[in-house]
Amino acid sequence: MGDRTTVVRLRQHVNPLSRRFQQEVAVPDWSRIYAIASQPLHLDIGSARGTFLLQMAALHPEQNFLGLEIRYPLVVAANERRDRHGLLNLHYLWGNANAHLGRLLQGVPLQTVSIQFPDPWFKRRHHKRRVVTPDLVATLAQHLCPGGRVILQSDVLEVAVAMVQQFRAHPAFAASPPDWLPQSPWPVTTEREQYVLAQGLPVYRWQGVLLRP
Ligand SMILES: C[S@@+](CC[C@H](N)C(=O)[O-])C[C@H]1O[C@@H](n2cnc3c(N)ncnc32)[C@H](O)[C@@H]1O
Repeated sequence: MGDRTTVVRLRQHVNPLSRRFQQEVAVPDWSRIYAIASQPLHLDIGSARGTFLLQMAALHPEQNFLGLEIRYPLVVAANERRDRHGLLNLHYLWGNANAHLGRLLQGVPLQTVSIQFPDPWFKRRHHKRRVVTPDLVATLAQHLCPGGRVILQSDVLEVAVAMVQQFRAHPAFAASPPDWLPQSPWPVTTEREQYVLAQGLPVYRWQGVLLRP
């Protein structure tokens, strides 16, 4: 989707465990956010500049899209860009997936979740900063609709395997199909995915389905 993107300077990684990312967030009034708040929701965790959701929202007016992003300046710029495109089924929200998700998802018709190319936090002592944790998986199991899907993508095998293990360890999720997806389930690519594919590097993709809440 070609348009000018606001240049935003910011830190490459932030620590989601730091105290300033634990403060409470206000839950939006979704009926004021989306034109049709009852539409099925796709949540993208770590939406960054939001290009993936911008394109998805334009292609699927019958769904609502929510990007959750911990770096505030990216959220502001993404919503400005959304407004320039006049999309009424798309919103970007500042928040920490590891602190705010349960509260934000109360009563929301959550159908699909994507977690794509999350920060890898390679050092062992930093693994606890990775976004996919047992708590996050349990929160998604609690709030996804039956049959709801989670799509994981990473170019780092170790990170992809660790994410998949967390979802496999939860009895409510089943892998569908059992192995890595041969290709992306989406008609558009994320920004990180474009970079990885341009380098000729592999992408590890997995889909989980919620069997029961
Ligand atoms: C490597 S980027 C990938 C961005 C995008 N998904 C893509 O594929 O191009 C990971 C994003 O997740 C965000 N992030 C990291 N931890 C988060 C958390 N706990 N809650 C929400 N966003 C988070 C980062 O700020 C960053 O924008």
